[in-house]
Amino acid sequence: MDFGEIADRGLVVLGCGKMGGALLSRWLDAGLPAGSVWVLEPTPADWLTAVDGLHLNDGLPDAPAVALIAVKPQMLRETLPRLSSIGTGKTLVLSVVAGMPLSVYDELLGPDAAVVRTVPNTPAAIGHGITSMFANDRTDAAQADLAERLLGAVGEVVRLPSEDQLRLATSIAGCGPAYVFHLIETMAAAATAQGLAPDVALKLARATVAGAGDLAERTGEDPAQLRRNVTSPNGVTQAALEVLMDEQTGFPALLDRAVAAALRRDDELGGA
Ligand SMILES: NC(=O)C1=CN([C@@H]2O[C@H](COP(=O)(O)OP(=O)(O)OC[C@H]3O[C@@H](n4cnc5c(N)ncnc54)[C@H](OP(=O)(O)O)[C@@H]3O)[C@@H](O)[C@H]2O)C=CC1
Ligand SMILES: O=C(O)[C@@H]1CCC=N1
Repeated sequence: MDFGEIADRGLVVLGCGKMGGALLSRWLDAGLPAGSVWVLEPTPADWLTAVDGLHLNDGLPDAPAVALIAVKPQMLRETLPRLSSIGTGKTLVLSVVAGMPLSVYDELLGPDAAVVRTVPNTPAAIGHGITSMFANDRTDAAQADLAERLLGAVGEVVRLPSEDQLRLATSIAGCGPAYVFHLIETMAAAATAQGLAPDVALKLARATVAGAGDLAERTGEDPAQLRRNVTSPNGVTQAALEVLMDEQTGFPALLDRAVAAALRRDDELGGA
C-alpha cells in the first residue's frame, strides 16, 4: 500500500503487544518505512527490537499522520494524555482498545481529536483478519479512507453505522478467534479421551476447523447448508448434532450466554 503521508509525518504506536504488534508487523512487511515509526512499549518483543531504524521508546514526532492506540483498556487513561500532540485533528487516532467509548478520547485528547475506533482480531497477523471500524465526527473522509486502507492491509474491513455496534463486533469477531481455538482444543480433547493419540487428535481437529472455515469463506454458501451437506439422514453427524444443537444445552444456548458475558464485560471496561 502507499504509505506516503505516514512515511513523511510518522506513525506512533502506543502499546505494541499482541494486537499492536500484529498490525505493525504487517504494515512494515507491506512497505511502511521503519524510520517513520515511533513505538512506545515497556516490554518490546524480540522482533520489534530487531527492526532496523525504528524509533523505540525514543521521543515522538510533532504531528504524526497516525497514532495507533493498542494498550489495554485499563491503561488508556494513564497513557493517552502523554500523547498530547495527537488531539489536534491533524493526526488520525486509530484505536483498537476494546470497550472505551469515543467520549473518553474527547475527555483525554480534547474536542478536536479525529478518532477511529476499531475492533480487529488476531488473524490480522497473517493478513486474514476482519476489522470493524467507526469514526468520530471530526474524522474527515481522507482520514477515514486512510484508516480503512491501513486495516485493509491486514484483512477485511467493515464500516459500522453506529458506535454501539462495535461492542457486538467485539463479542463475535474480536473475541471470536479465542472461541474457535477453544473449539479446536475441545475437539482434540474429546478425541483423545476416546482413545486417539493426542498429536493425531490435535492434527485432525486443527485441520478440520481450518478446512471448514476456508470452505465456508471460499464458497460463501449458507453455513446451514454446508452443515446439511455433512449430515447424512440418520447417520453419525446427525447423532452428534442432536447433542450440539439441543436448545437447552447445546451450542446456541452456550454461545448466547458467552456473547452476553462478553457484552457485559465490554460495558464494564468502558467505565474503567
Ligand atoms: N488480543 C486481541 O485479540 C484483541 C485485542 N484488542 C485490544 O487491543 C488492545 C491490546 O491488547 P493485546 O495486544 O491483546 O494486549 P497486550 O498486553 O499484548 O498489549 C498491550 C501492550 O501495551 C503495553 N503497555 C503497558 N503499559 C504501557 C505504557 N505505559 N505505554 C505503552 N505501552 C504500554 C504492554 O506492555 P506490558 O506487557 O509490559 O504491560 C503490552 O505490551 C486492548 O485494548 C484490547 O482490548 C482488540 C481486539 C482483539
Ligand atoms: O479480550 C479482550 O478484552 C480483547 C478484546 C477482544 C479480544 N481481546
